[in-house]
Amino acid sequence: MIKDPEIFRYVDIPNFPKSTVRGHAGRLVFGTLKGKPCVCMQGRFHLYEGYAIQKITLPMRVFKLMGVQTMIMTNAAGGLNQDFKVGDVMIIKDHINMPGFAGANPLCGPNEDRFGVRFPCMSDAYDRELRRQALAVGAELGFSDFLKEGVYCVLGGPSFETIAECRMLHLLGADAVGMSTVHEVIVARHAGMRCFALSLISNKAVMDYESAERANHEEVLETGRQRAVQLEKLVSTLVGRVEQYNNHCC
Ligand SMILES: O=P(O)(O)O[C@H]1O[C@H](CO)[C@@H](O)[C@H]1O
Ligand SMILES: Nc1nc2[nH]cnc2c(=O)[nH]1
Repeated sequence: MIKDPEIFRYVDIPNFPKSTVRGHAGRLVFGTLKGKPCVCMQGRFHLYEGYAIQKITLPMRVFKLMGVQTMIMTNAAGGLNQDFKVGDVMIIKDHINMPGFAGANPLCGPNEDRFGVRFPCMSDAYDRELRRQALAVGAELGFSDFLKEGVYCVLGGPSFETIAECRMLHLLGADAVGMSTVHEVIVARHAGMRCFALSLISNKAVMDYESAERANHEEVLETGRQRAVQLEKLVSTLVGRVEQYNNHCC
């Protein structure tokens, strides 16, 4: 997907966290995509790996200092919306930062004024124009049947949710639940980077006490493999259309 790649292993980058999750390769890949200079993370960091929340989001600030303007994120998530099917791709239009309700926000601590303001706005976290373009690209590629929009809720993990928790999150307005992305978005938006994010619905959240289904990481990885080609096509076509962007968060 990336042309002329130059690859750096996280373990070789001073102070960079290390990937510990199966399926997360732990490499930064620099190169071009559709002629645009890009850096890709092959593997991200999560609260459940035991990292401080500021460490999880350190790459966002590194990218900002490198001149990155637009962040495109993907994740795997459990589907809470009863209209979603396994394999659907949800464009994230908003998030619920559940750990944030208990004070776990990556911007806690002294504000880094060189990146952004003390109290950044989050009502525009997921760029409206990129979402519109992604829906248009999805329609052109014939992906409309499985392309959805919705609200992503982050939890700390690593245990998957109980049935009661899934029911509660659904009632609160979440369409999908996962363990990533939101902290990165908060730090990227604080620094004025434009954000776009996709959730691959890798499993259905279990909402029924009679159900025999069980969330598991193997299903998550397998759904990822099955949709990989289409996700690559969607993201690369979108990147080809992204315009230069120089917003600074208010
Ligand atoms: O959000 P990503 O890292 O895509 O992966 C999701 O899938 C893993 C659980 O199977 C968790 O890491 C969860 O956050
Ligand atoms: N929390 C959570 N994260 C996931 N990542 C992939 N599927 C799920 C899920 O069902 N719940």
